[in-house]
Amino acid sequence: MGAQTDGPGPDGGLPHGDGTAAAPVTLRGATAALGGRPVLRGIDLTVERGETVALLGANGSGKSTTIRAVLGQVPLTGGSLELFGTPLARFRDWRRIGYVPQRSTAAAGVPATVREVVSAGRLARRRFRPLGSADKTAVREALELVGMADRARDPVEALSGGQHQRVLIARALAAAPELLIMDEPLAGVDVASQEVLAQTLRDQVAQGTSVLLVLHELGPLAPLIDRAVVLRDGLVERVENPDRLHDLACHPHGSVPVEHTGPTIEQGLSVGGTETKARI
Ligand SMILES: Nc1ncnc2c1ncn2[C@@H]1O[C@H](COP(=O)(O)OP(=O)(O)OP(=O)(O)O)[C@@H](O)[C@H]1O
Repeated sequence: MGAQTDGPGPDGGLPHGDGTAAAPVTLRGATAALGGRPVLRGIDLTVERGETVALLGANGSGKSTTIRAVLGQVPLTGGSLELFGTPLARFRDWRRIGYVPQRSTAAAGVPATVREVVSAGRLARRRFRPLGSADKTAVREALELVGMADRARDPVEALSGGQHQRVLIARALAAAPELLIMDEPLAGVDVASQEVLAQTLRDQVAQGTSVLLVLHELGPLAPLIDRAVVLRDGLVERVENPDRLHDLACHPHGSVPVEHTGPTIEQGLSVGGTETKARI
């Protein structure tokens, strides 16, 4: 778990944290339906301050719907959601939250440059006033963090899928959020860039940022994860603790101690009890 800070944010701007211990996310008994079908059937999920929580599970288990519910994009039909201790209906401080959507939902042909897309991450902080020098610095630093500074003037349409993903991550980082929510941030990102992302996230967490992310593969993010919540068919199937994650991170090639006979974290991909992915 990263350090919890109440000091100034990384940009020297708003303090990270409000001095209280309110968890960034408290979802209790959440139910939701899409297309008339129940998709979330009673999800409990908490992200404490400074914590990094991974949501795992098979295709269609409800991971994206859960984070969209946390963002208020999918209405709950039951249960409750609090963000930073405030019920969703009264929560207004969305600039405290950064969101990296699934790549496929964000790659629509927007005629904007890389810098413009990343600058959009600062606009909510500015209440849509023109960006100041601190904003421009934050945008430049975010682009440098994801290794895209040299592409700042390029149209996003000219980027590869993985590069596009890195720009979306930079957009979220530029806002210096207290809670960073990412839906499959590693999708389409090459191994070297995954390492860069892991280091970037490590730095964010060390500054007190909380992280909730959907993953199919833990990859280089494994050592950062405090808790993995495995969903299955709209319910929490199990929660993996840090010791288990440590084993996986230390024995990535199958030498996990034999007493771990249950499904592996990566088998958040298991379907109907049938393992679809070998133990790594
Ligand atoms: N707009 C929609 N209308 C109807 N059903 C939907 C809609 N979006 C998602 N669903 C259904 O909700 C269920 C959960 O979908 P969700 O996208 O949350 O799964 P996921 O765990 O994120 O999957 P994946 O790993 O494939 O991204 C699936 O059965 C899906 O078909």
